[in-house]
Amino acid sequence: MCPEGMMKCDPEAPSSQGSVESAIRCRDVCRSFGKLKVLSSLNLTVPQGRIYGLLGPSGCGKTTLLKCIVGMLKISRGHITVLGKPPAFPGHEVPGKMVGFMPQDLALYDEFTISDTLWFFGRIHGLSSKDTEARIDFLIDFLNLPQRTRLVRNLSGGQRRRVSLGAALLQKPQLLILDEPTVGVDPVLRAKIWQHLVEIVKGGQVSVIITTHYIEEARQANVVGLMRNGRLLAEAPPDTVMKQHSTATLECAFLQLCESSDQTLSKNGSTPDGREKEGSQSSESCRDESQPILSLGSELDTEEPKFTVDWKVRARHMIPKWRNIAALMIKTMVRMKRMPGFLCFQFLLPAIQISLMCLCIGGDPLGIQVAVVNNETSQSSLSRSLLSFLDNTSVHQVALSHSEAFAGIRDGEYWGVLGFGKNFSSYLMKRMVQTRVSLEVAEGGSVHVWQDFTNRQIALMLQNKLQEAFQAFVKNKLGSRSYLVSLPIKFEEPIYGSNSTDFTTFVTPGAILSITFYLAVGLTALSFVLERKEGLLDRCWVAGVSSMETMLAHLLSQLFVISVQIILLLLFTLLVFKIPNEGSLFLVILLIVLQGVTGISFGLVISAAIDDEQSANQAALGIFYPNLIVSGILWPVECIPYPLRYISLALPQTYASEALRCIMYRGWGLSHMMVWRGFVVTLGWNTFFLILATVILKLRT
Ligand SMILES: Nc1ncnc2c1ncn2[C@@H]1O[C@H](COP(=O)(O)OP(=O)(O)OP(=O)(O)O)[C@@H](O)[C@H]1O
Repeated sequence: MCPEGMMKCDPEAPSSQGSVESAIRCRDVCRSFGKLKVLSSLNLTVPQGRIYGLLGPSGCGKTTLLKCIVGMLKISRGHITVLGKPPAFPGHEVPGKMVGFMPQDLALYDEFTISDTLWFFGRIHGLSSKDTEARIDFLIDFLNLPQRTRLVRNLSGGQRRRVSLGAALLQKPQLLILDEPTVGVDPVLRAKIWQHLVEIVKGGQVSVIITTHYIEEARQANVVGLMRNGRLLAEAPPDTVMKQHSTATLECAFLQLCESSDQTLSKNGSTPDGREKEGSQSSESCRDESQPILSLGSELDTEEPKFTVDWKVRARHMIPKWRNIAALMIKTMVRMKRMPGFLCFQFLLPAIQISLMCLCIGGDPLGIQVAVVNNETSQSSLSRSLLSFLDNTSVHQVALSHSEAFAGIRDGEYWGVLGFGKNFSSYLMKRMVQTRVSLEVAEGGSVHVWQDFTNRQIALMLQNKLQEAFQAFVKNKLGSRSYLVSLPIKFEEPIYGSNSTDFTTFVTPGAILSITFYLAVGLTALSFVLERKEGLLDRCWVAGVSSMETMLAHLLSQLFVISVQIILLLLFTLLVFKIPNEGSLFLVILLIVLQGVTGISFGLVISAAIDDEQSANQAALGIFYPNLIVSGILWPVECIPYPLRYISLALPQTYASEALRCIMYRGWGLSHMMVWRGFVVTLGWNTFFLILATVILKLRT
């Protein structure tokens, strides 16, 4: 029978497993982290409608056991049933609505108000607006919470703890799991929390398991389990434990139990701290020690119950729930709303980055100092005329003597020296009108240039400016006959692009993709790593949100951010900096969005594999520069030597940048291999990253 006002009972729950009287049954449970065995053949029974105080010193494995009970961690041996079925069993609402979980770290969103927090969990549990409002009113009164509009970050430690408890109680769960709710709490509040718990279980419909290492406070529990080194030393009502050991306090009884346990362990040859390394104990001895010295009943039915599941239920269980995705997306939007400055920064950052790139990279250097040694004195000389065609904004001419000019270039004051012989004008005229001239005339009629080539860009710019000046000079002097002194190579109008195409034009498509990709990587990795560190991901998971739903919700919210970023990015690129786009704007946007999604997927891989934000940042930064350099974004991929070129071509942005250049500058569509290849590679990486993130998450459970 379902208790009134509680969750609906699952009609598919097996009736023969004897779980009616026990809310939780753990039998022969083992769990290790690497070689450290944290839970050793542990047996525990939480009776229905009772408070179970799980006691034990720090590090004895209480949190690990609770995580196993809610299905957050898999057990390596034994079996657990929670409210009739194993945790995370398809179709079972543990994790989910049946269980209220208050983790040890408070796991609350700082930017939320009390009301936002409770609404968030209400949405996840599928409560109607009316029910949620009613529960919020009740909990604010019941837990003596401050005004519902107060931000969590402005609450005191005790108030936060009560909000966290409220979030666990919100949906009237059948099972309440509280991990050290009283740690760091003043005695008055501690007494209040216990008083609340006693009230909650009064009807016999709600069961509570609460961990604490303040042993004495658990005298208010109906049953206590005394845990040490991953084992349960005793499980009985507090009075029975004390009576059995003839002690006045639970603490003394616990000490006696520890001593007896140590004696048993030393007989069996275990390590002094009582923990065993994985595989160091035979299953026989493991089973012996698993029997608590004092237990609720003599019959510990260790036989594993069998559960079957209909494929339809399994399929329904696998399909992401829109309700959870919507709740998570609303959560992200509320958080964004509470951080408008950060949101604007997020939106504008790509546009700022691309603007800086267009302003600072690829343009002509300005005001380059060049020394001019002119041995012609006449004002009407051709040397002066030629110099007048030199672009004054880029090249600043300084007239000097031969010795001063060379001393200056050696001292780094000038980037070049232009030398004109004293007969430059007459020799140049001869060169231009006569077909056969002597070497002396050719030399004397040339501008001699000495350059500082330590800065290639400036040196090439100077050469380019001199050639442009000479062409303008010749055109001015010879008019239609200027072709006589031109090179016998004629550059016609380019098929694609224009003669004035600069380096900025080459870099921009790759830079757009790289900026979008890395911002998505950074934001995703940081948000997930921080949420996991603060216990928020775990808390949502216990509330019934699957990893897949978390990922999808993040993807959809991030897509909104990426869309705004891309609109601003393209507005600046195309309209302000006039980077040409000859192709389909739709394809341009699609490719950038897909690269953003690939960035999100890569961010998920980082956050799945790495636990702290510093290492996640280092991983993202460590990959940023090599990828930027090797992807052919800054310099043509054709310059990369083999076999590094193969690596370059396999990276997510190499073919994608090429595809974007082809769309924007050649106007190509998906029928061209160089375009569709960019899309295929992007989608391939996307899929690979998503699979990798899922596998890592699964392996780490
Ligand atoms: N993810 C993990 N990886 C490796 N070791 C872990 C991990 N989680 C817990 N442990 C180890 O397992 C042991 C039990 O930890 P657990 O958090 O369950 O203890 P606890 O009894 O809840 O302690 P406390 O009362 O201080 O919270 C500790 O030695 C801890 O270092």
